[in-house]
Amino acid sequence: MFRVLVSDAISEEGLAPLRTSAHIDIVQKKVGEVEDELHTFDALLVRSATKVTEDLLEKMTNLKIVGRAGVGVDNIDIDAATKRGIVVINAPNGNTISAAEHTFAMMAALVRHIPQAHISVKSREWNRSAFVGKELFGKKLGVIGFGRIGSEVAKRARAFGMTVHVYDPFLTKERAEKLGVSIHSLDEVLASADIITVHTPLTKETRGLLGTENLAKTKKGVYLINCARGGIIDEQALIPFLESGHVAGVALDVFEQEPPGDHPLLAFSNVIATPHLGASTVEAQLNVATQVAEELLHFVEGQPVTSSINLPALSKDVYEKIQSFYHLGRKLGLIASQFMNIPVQELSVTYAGTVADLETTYITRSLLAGFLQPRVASTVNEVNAAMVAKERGITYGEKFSDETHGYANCISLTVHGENKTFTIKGTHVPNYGDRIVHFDGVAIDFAPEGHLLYIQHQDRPGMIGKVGNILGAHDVNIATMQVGRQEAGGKAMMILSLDKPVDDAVLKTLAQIDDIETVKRLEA
Ligand SMILES: NC(=O)C1=CN([C@@H]2O[C@H](COP(=O)(O)OP(=O)(O)OC[C@H]3O[C@@H](n4cnc5c(N)ncnc54)[C@H](O)[C@@H]3O)[C@@H](O)[C@H]2O)C=CC1
Ligand SMILES: O=C(O)CCC(=O)C(=O)O
Repeated sequence: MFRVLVSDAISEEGLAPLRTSAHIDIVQKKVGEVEDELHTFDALLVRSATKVTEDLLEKMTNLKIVGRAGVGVDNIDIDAATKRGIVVINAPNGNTISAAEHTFAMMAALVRHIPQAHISVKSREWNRSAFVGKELFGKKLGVIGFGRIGSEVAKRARAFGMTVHVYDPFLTKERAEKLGVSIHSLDEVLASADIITVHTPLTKETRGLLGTENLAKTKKGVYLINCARGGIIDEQALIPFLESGHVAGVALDVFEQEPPGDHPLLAFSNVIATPHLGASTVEAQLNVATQVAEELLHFVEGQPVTSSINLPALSKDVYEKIQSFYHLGRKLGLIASQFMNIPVQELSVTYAGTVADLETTYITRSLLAGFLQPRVASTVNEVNAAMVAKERGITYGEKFSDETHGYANCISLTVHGENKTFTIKGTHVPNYGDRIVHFDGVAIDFAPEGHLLYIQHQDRPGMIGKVGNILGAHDVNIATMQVGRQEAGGKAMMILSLDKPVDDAVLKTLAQIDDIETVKRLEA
């Protein structure tokens, strides 16, 4: 059973695809309510309330995937998840429209004092002169962060007759032109905008982006909106700008700490706020829950996930094409690691033939994971392979070549150790399987499956018989045996596939045969 902990309020209807599977058990409880069972869950689904910290991941020892029913993943320790090989997925566009509409509603409410006027009328007042506002028409809107939400806000602003100035270091001129906005430096946006709205993720770079220094560059009388993440506008830095009247008003949907409690900003009558409602619509909640549930189902079924934060995105089509090579890569890495059971510094992977035209990053990650797995106690997979390699000082690189050795495709792995280099090459034959076609300088042909025995010896008559006799005497059945040699009478090797692994005593006996130089057990 694949156990899923849903620890935040996620749309029931959106979770429906998960309930169709007989293999999935859904538990809807807060983390604190299932402390004793945390180690039993395979998946965790959250919104923004649950903080997926390193400490929590430490307790969830069986966790394979974290799903965020929303965009921002700043409540998830991505590095800690990646280190543990845990896939993190989100629902990147399910709440875009809702967040953009909320931003626009906040903008209109801010410049027309709607919340303050509402409270006044509810208090049985009728004070029309206290709430004279400003038009949006003809004003300059500064948008910082022009991704999905920023661009939807801009479309609405243009429909209201506003001019849109954008700062986003990753925005292309073509896209800006298409959406009728102009690209500017941050300083230009700060200096020109009547209203500034932020739509970046919260990162090391964007935390405090609007702090004392940048707030001082804004126009006197500017309005500010943060419907992205608390902390992009520095809350403490805002206070003197509100006190002096430099900032005319602020709309906040998000806070550095949520809930903000008795926050000094809330005492200002020109600060309006909502409790992180950007995505709180029926439509957005259904969209994000459905997206994340469908992705989770793909994961459970071994299909590719397309919205992973810590894995390269793969379409189903691409995944199907690379699947066979992905397995071959893992086997090449696994066998090479056992053969080169010494410290290594570098792995070099070369792709040739049809495989060279595919998305090789994924295959390389799989190969790397196969290589690292016998060397580390924890799980290594394509999520954390690069990180684990870095921690262990192992570098890796990809190359492409035309040298297919006569096969339609060929993956070659060269492992560089201190005084030794080892190369293994494999190919995938459709409807037949994976074959290792080159092993440590010798052309050979064997399937990388099960319990393998590698024997390196001098090419002499009678070697096969001697090995067969010893294995037979120890009740070890040989399933297949492949032999190869560099030249007649020179370096030769046997690769045997056995029905059960041989023990150390048998290895020792084999190693004592004259002309046998090396005997190694390899598991694939
Ligand atoms: N209030 C709410 O309920 C919701 C808040 N959000 C938040 O809205 C924000 C934006 O979401 P999306 O538009 O979906 O993300 P997105 O990833 O589509 O767009 C983010 C944009 O920010 C830009 N960016 C990154 N670093 C930047 C920097 N230093 N300066 C300027 N631009 C930078 C990126 O190039 C990108 O275009 C996120 O923080 C997300 O968590 C999203 C949904 C609901
Ligand atoms: O789950 C929510 O309501 C918050 C949505 C949000 O902030 C996001 O998707 O980044």
